[in-house]
Amino acid sequence: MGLLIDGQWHDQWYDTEKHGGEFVRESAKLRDWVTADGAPGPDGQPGRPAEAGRYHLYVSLACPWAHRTLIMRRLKGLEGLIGVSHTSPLMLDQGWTYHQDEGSSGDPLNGVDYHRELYTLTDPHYTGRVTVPALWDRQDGRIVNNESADLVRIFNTAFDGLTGNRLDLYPADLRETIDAVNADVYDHVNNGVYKAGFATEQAVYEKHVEALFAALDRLETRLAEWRYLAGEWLTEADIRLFTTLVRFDAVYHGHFKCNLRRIEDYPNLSNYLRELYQWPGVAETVNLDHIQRHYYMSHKTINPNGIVPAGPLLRLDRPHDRKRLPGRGIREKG
Ligand SMILES: N[C@@H](CCC(=O)N[C@@H](CS)C(=O)NCC(=O)O)C(=O)O
Repeated sequence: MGLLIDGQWHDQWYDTEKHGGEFVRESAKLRDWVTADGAPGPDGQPGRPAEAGRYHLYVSLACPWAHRTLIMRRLKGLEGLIGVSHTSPLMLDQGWTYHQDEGSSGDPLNGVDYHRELYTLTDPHYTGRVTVPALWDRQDGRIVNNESADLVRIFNTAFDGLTGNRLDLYPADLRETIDAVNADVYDHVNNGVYKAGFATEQAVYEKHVEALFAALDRLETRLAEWRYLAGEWLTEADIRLFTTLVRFDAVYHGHFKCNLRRIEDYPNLSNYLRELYQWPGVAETVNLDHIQRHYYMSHKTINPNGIVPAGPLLRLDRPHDRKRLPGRGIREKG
């Protein structure tokens, strides 16, 4: 894996030494927005208009951040409007690739072999990490946005006029709650597993594992009372937690050494995970083969021989008990 510096590829692992053994995630850099009419985004970001067939989503099926956008695309009925290409699960010295012999869909749109080419097509002098997901604008021939949190919000709204889909995963009156849960979940769970797994100092690893399990314990308590993270309505907060939970026992527990408990050991979290997995359309976005092969085969510093474990057997289609709590599904816009 590596990064681009002034448009040139450098094969480099994360530099934890410079941060005392800590993995520090770089912020996404391409943050333009898509809106119904091309007006600016919610914080004044430059906007582009929503049009059928204009945008294309580049993802890895292994990546929890990209997975958020795939679920939103499905729930919001965007499949006919926004195409998808997925990388090979392996992210090695050349970064993400579109090698079909390794399990990628290939890239019929731009015909690139390497994901980094989409970044240098966007900016020949691009400097930064080359990440998925990335939303591509076919008209301007560039990446519009490479931040999954933004793409979740864009998909929630921008294309409603074209699809007629009124589902609202970020309802105005729940935003304060959603933002607060998201902040905790991002820091300690979504990114927390990486901070533990990529730590190169014992004390740093221990600090992040403890913070991760303290957060999971808090979530377990919350989900004893509430069907979903923001209460009776399923929101983006649930999608954002789900993509980490569904990888947890299969990958983070072993590969990232997040092994104080499994999700399976938490009654509420495990039932909640199964409810979300069984939500119409969601299971089809989960590819545990890509997930396990990606982590165990790509991170040679952690697992040098690239052996992929045989288990665990997750059986996410087992019944769940969440119907005991009041739930109203996904809100419709008024
Ligand atoms: N902030 C980004 C993070 C995306 C991200 O880190 N994706 C990982 C895959 S799970 C990646 O592409 N990493 C490549 C790298 O860091 O070089 C988002 O949420 O969209």
